[in-house]
Amino acid sequence: TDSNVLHIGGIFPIGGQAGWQGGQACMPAARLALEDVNARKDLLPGYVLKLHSNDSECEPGLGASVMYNLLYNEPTKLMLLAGCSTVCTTVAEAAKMWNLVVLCYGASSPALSDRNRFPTLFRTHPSATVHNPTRIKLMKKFGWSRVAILQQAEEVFISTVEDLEARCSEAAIEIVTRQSFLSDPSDAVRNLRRQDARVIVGLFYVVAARRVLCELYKQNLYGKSYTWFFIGWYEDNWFEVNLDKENIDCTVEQMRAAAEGHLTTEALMWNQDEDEKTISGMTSLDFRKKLNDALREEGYDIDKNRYPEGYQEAPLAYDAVWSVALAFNKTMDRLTQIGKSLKDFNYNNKDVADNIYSAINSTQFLGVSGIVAFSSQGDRIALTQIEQVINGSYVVLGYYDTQADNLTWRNKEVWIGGKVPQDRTIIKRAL
Ligand SMILES: CC1(C)CO[C@@H](CC(=O)O)CN1
Repeated sequence: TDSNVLHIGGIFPIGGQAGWQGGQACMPAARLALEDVNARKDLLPGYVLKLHSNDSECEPGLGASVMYNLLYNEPTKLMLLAGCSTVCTTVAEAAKMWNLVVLCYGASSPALSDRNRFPTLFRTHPSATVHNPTRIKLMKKFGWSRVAILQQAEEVFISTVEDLEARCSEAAIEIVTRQSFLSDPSDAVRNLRRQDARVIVGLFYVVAARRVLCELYKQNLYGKSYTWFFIGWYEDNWFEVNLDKENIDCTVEQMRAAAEGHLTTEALMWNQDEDEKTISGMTSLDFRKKLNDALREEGYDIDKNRYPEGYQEAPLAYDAVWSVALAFNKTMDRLTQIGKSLKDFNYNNKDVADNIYSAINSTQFLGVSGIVAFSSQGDRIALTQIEQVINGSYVVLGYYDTQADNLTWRNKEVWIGGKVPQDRTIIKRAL
């Protein structure tokens, strides 16, 4: 019977070309979590959690129609899982009309950290602004108080830069110039040189990053006198591939020369300690093996590095389902005390909805993506990782815990000129 089934909706970006098709790995990860949660006798005793899902193609319009189909067809859904930033924006803005909590496992847009527009949104994927405290921490560590910004004109980078500017002024770090470009970075790079920018934070998608790197080579804005911060979630060999396909006018050697020494920041999505048992009983390494098996069954040739999109974010989807199960478990106990049940939810009874909201809001557990906890804006609290390209490969330099202001540093950085690059031209006075 349906009386012991708790239903949730899932909107995954699988097909299409727009944005991020991370549902390809995130839906299998969510299904693994459903199996694991339903196998636990101590979780939702007497109930089964069921996921009803469909493909949004990372298109907000299609995502909206998937949501309406989920909500206008029986059975009642108690919560919605969703992927891309664009789809989460649309779904989370509408979901409040159905008193539904929305859990986003693949949305990085800083605009989503807005409780007025998205009162019931939570995300296990950290906001792109999670990089900014780490960038500031490194600027202070190396004594850089004069920096520049080069960004692609995309919403996610525009709002990330706004947050970075605010944090720089709090930290008394001067932003000498902020250059943006749509697709051709050459003028923006020329302006960086004109302003004698030496420490530059670069914010762009990976295709634009290859264009920028080739332009830096051509304009000689790289090497021992420059420090570049790039985003850390591009594939490891991003600066050596697709050069012909994307008409990049530089050789692999030239791209490597320009890339040498740059720093990256990224949010950690896999629990670092591979031996640490998480709430499911698995370590993050166990999860990786289980996910790889599930993906092989779907036909991905993992052993030939043929990974589906969203592999990196799969732990976020797995932990999102655990967040739902733990929240429902907490809510059931509370509702029983007032003679109610989750099965009473009908999109209109706010008392049940408020119970679900406060249960998810107080989530705190160790998942395969690390400690899962949310800020008051529903943002994922996450660690960041710092890397540097040394002899053409990324080396982990350290980790930063923003909440604790704790930088774990491994002293592995290498500076091309043998010393920390300056943030400005130093005029040597003739003695
Ligand atoms: C780190 C990345 C690639 C950032 O974009 C997210 C997708 C989105 O924000 O739409 C997925 N994870």
